[in-house]
Amino acid sequence: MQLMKKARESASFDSFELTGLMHGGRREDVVTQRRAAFERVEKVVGTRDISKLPRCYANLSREDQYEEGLRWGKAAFEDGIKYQHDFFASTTPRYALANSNPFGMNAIMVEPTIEFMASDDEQKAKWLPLTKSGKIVGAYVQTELGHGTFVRGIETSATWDATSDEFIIHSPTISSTKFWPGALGFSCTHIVLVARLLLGSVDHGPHFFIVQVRSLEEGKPIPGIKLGDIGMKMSYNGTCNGFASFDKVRIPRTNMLMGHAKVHRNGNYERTGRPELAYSTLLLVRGIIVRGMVPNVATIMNTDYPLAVGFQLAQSVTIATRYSTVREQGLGPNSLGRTEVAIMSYASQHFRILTLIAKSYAIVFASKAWDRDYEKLREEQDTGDHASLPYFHALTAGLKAWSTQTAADGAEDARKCCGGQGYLMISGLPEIVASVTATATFEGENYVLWQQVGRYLFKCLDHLKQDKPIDSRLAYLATAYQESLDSTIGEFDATASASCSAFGSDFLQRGAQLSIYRHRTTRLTLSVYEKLRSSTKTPIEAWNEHMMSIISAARAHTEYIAVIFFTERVKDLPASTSSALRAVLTRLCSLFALSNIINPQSIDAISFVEDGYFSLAQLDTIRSLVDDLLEQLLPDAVALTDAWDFTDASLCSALGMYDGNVYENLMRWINQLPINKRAWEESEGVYQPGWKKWVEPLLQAKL
Ligand SMILES: Cc1cc2nc3c(=O)[nH]c(=O)nc-3n(C[C@H](O)[C@H](O)[C@H](O)COP(=O)(O)OP(=O)(O)OC[C@H]3O[C@@H](n4cnc5c(N)ncnc54)[C@H](O)[C@@H]3O)c2cc1C
Repeated sequence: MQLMKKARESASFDSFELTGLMHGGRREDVVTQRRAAFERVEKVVGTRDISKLPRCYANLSREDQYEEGLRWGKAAFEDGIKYQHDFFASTTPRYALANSNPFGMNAIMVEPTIEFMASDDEQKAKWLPLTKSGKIVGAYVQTELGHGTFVRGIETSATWDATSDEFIIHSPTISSTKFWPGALGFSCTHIVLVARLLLGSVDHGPHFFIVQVRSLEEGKPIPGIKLGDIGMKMSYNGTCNGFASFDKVRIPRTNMLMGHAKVHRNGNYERTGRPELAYSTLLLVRGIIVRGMVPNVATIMNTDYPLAVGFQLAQSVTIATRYSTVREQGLGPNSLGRTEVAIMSYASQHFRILTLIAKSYAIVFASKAWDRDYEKLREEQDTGDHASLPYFHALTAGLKAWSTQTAADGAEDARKCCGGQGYLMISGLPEIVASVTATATFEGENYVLWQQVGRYLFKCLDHLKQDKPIDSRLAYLATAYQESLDSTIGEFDATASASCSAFGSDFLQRGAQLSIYRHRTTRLTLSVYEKLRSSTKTPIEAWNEHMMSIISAARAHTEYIAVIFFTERVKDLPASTSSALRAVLTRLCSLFALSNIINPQSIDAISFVEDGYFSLAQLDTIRSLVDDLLEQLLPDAVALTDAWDFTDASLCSALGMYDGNVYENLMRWINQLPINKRAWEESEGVYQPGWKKWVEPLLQAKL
């Protein structure tokens, strides 16, 4: 505890100032309101007293875990309604995404879908008050056993019956069984169903329908619908991800969400609005994953919320930072050979933890820029201008893939930073790692999303070739394209080489950092574009052949955007920001930009160097600047994680509590484990079922 106290005292800035910047924007009361909401909910669910072993670590069966999820979910949902806040609308009180909570689907998926896909105020007025007040519990039901990524392949059908003016919902095959949706197993009463619309002999493909699946009184499935749980998962066991099959179930025609396509009483099909708008839900939900909060104008304008996967990475690195500050191991540097040192003193630990802290902040700041751009998009769309949609779609796809992969890899490394203790469930880390990993899969599998980013970049290049304008935010690509044009043949030369012009402390400048990332993305994008263009294969074959290069280019573009967003944020901090906090964030931003280049764990770091852009001397300079930044940031490590303002209950970790009293906290929980209590209290330290049935017979057998 003394070590933790010392580490806090060494900070060069006030961590609460940073808390305000992240959670409250210019309104400190948001921080206070959040704290009060966490306190209330933690008291209701009984985790506020952290001396007690949290129930989730006490031998929970599948059924117990689900009930635990219901208990948490209800407390959080009710608190939001009673105290008029949305702190738990898209993340749980433990900072997992809200789809891990059985009551979380309403806000995170169902309401945005109705908002964007319902035809008119009548449909919205019917369903939204019911979901918002918890009168119905929703699920978003798209994925089937046979089809996830390829939504157009789904088989569940909605056939219009002219006589009764109803749709008949049917699952024709086993592979058409709906499979995975959160809350579907035993919690939801109504679902937003994605099914093929069949009108006579015409198949109009996937459309959205609202279907009641259980009675509101007794909870029994509606006749013709089979519902169940899909079993234990790596995480998400507090909710009932489920399956559903339909045997000719009838719903009124008006339960189709008709915002973008209508089926009239006479069976006529009419497309209304722009089909691209159907993407809005998808964009929104992907954005929530990145930013962790359901956006509405008020929250975007007044508060700055960090994001879901950024939160989860930050939680894991908070635990790892606190543990590394107090865990002493070995006679390392500065020990003078007498006393053991905190593991944070080891350069590898120091590097891993500080670079993870930098990444968690990079995700937060990227989310804030996403908010700004999303708001702009909505304003434009309100005036009928949809020109930015392709840019925004690519931005969201890229940020979703980048942030979820960064958070999942980072959380796992933070877990490893805690050695064996990090492998304990009661460290809190395995649950965070397992739950953040899921985000790479849903709402667009990451490798599929990278391709969507690539496709957008190549479309921009097609436009440039045809002298058509592209989105102004992609001006860098236009410039690179122009610069790479070979004047003799009028074509671009993707092989043209360039070298980095920065030296020494230049690398700490925003301009130099941006030009490194810009060079990498343009080189990769232009070169794979050229390969696709000149291929003699069919477009689909060529795409598959060069897929890994396409993904490299897309990731490089997104990392460039992330550096732009982080550096922009630091440059444009509110005028009231103290110079101490400015200095820390500037260092953190440089650490993020530079360490990605030389981090042995960076994905695709080879693409920074493979064209000889850097000399060895420049790479050495970058390494030594990173070392300097690490040294300068070390005293601030604990304060940078304190600034997230996580409660001990939300971390749910015996290793990561605020007080740093790790060994006592750990043993206090271990002493309460049911297996230990049973042995100690019932049979003097013998766990009888194990001993009698297995150990004793083994000892007595003559093998
Ligand atoms: C925790 C969790 C919660 C979920 N909640 C919901 C929910 O509420 N509602 C719902 O409807 N669904 C939900 N899902 C399902 C989720 O949306 C799907 O798992 C996701 O869309 C991926 O589809 P899939 O599982 O069929 O994987 P697949 O599409 O089979 O992908 C498997 C592999 O194939 C690769 N692949 C597939 N297509 C391509 C391609 N074109 N190019 C290159 N590679 C490709 C992928 O990269 C991946 O590596 C949830 C899933 C999880 C894990």
